[in-house]
Amino acid sequence: MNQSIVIKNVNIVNEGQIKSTDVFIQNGFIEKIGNLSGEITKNAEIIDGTGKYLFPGIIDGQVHFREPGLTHKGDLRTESRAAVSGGTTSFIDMPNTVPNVLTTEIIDEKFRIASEKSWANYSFFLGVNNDNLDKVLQMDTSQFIGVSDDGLYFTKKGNLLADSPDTMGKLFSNCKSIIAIHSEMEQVIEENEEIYRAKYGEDVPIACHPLIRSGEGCYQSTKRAIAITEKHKARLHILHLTTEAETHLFRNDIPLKEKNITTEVSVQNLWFSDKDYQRLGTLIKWNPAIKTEQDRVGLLRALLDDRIDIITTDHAPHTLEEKQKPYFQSMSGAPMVQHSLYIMLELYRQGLITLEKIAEKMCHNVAILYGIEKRGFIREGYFADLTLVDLNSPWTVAKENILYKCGWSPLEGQTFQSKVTHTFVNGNLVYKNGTFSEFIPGQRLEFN
Ligand SMILES: O=C1C[C@@H](C(=O)O)NC(=O)N1
Repeated sequence: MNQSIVIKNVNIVNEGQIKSTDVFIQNGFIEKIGNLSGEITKNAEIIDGTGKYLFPGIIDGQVHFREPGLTHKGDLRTESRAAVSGGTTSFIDMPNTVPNVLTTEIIDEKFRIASEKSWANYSFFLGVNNDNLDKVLQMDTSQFIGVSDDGLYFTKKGNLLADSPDTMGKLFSNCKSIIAIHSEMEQVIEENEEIYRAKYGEDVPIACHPLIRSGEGCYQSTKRAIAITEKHKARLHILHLTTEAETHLFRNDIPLKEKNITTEVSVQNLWFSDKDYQRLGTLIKWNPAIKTEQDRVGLLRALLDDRIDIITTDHAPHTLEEKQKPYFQSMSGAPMVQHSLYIMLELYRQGLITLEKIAEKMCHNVAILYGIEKRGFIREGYFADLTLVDLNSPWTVAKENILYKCGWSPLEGQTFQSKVTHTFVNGNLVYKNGTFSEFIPGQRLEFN
């Protein structure tokens, strides 16, 4: 359904600058940027961007959209629809679906389902664990965005990738693609669980979560992963950092393109801290756990000084019933993909980050880090994945406007000052002021 569209007099937030200009979209791509008039705009739909801000579409580097196998929590259609309403136009999905994504057949099946159901552009991590490691090492992994162990907790003690130096050594010395790790030491967690179970039984107070899944467990794991990476000259990406201490293990004195060790923070770790456990209970139970206020501030600082490279969500929907159980039974993770840009824009309003930095960490750097072709920037010849934002349009998160299949958010009751008014995916205006277009599937992300 590609239209010709001109967004007039808009402030484009791109590559470290904010510039007022016009943007011409045609045949799925950004055709021209500049002051446009006459012939070029004659047959185009005009959108007045006066006073608004145009970002490259957000690329979320870490989501769990739950399909196949866990579709009572979310699916590729519902969660990608929620994503585009919040300005996210591309996503990378993790391998802990059912079945786990441990073979090329399953990853191909996910691509097939996404091509029929996803509103946004997509790619998938191949899962890696002890069971498929030898096979993965024989595959041409250049066809995948990367390999990851995130959420693959089904094997027993010591078998988690990030907890098994032998497995890691084997993988890191052979794998050519990016290896994205969930970095917590299972052994530390299990020891802490025993201590707290002995004290409280099954119903451990949620405030103990960051003491069980402790900062020390994260730090030790990340430190070890970095040492193994350096030994084998591999390509490591540490997923969702949660502690200030870990941020000091990363460098900011080399350009992102040249880094072989990168990392990210998920928005909830810039927003919530341990002071929120009392109010929100297990709703904000995540793995790794949300830590202290000092960690939250330290993560933001590391984001601003480029030790942290990108912002993701780790969007991980579960039903309310699955969440509201005693500590050991309650699921970890919460939905976030619809609200990630709003959180960052609120931090901008609090004077904690610039709009340019938001575009860098949520768009440009994700494209650079994963080598995503022609997305993540507002440039002529690039895909027209664009998000138009009104910075002065307050609204409140409530059940009626939550689009996740699970139907809840830990942000309910939160008022945000900014609103996404238009989202373009591949040049199609798919979302406008609360209304969606007819369904137009997103595209498979290509890599360079
Ligand atoms: O790594 C993960 C996995 C995720 C999930 O629910 O899939 N939930 C989490 O809290 N962390």
